[in-house]
Amino acid sequence: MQKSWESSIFYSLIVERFCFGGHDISIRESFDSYGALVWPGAVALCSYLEANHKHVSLLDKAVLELGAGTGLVSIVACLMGAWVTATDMPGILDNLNFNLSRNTQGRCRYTPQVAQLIWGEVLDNTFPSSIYNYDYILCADVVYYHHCLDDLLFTMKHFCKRGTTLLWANKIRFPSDLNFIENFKKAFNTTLLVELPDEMVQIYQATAKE
Ligand SMILES: C[S@@+](CC[C@H](N)C(=O)[O-])C[C@H]1O[C@@H](n2cnc3c(N)ncnc32)[C@H](O)[C@@H]1O
Repeated sequence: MQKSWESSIFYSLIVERFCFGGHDISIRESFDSYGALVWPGAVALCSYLEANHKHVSLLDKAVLELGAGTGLVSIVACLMGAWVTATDMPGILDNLNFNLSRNTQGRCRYTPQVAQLIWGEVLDNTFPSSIYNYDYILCADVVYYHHCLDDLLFTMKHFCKRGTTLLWANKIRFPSDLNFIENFKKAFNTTLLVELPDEMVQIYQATAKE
């Protein structure tokens, strides 16, 4: 019997294409969460890494990405020769894993890892500093309208120890973003690396205060 009408819930999937460092990258996106879309900070950070690959060499470096979303930044870091761990909240990890696998398999020195990391949550148990040390922490558009900014800064401080460089790219959208920047500057030694006034995107480098 033919059904006249059947309700269905579906998320439309889109594929976005990028090229960084001569590598074609395809990213599966969807509209069901913030983490399923590529944000401007990610594109800006990838462009920065591509343009500055001699100055910021990720070859054989241990890299952690916070709030990796679709994984574009982690993929570019991986294609640049880094050993990457891409992290996010549980609901984001399947698509993140999918994008990382499809873009890095057979193209990278190291297989990227995907891990759950909720900012501020039990980091001393899940990522103890005595074991987990990273050369670079990468963050793109992790500051927007949400209530986890204190947890985010706590997490950045947990990982950005002596010898670690944190690169944070963000589109400035809300007054709370400016508060976060002030707290970020108090917490770390910071340098504004890039400012794109038209896009309202900034990229900061941060290192631990002695
Ligand atoms: C605006 S999206 C940016 C995604 C990606 N970095 C980009 O620029 O395309 C913010 C990301 O932060 C993640 N996020 C938000 N709150 C979080 C939290 N409390 N702990 C861990 N990740 C979180 C979201 O799941 C999402 O993937």
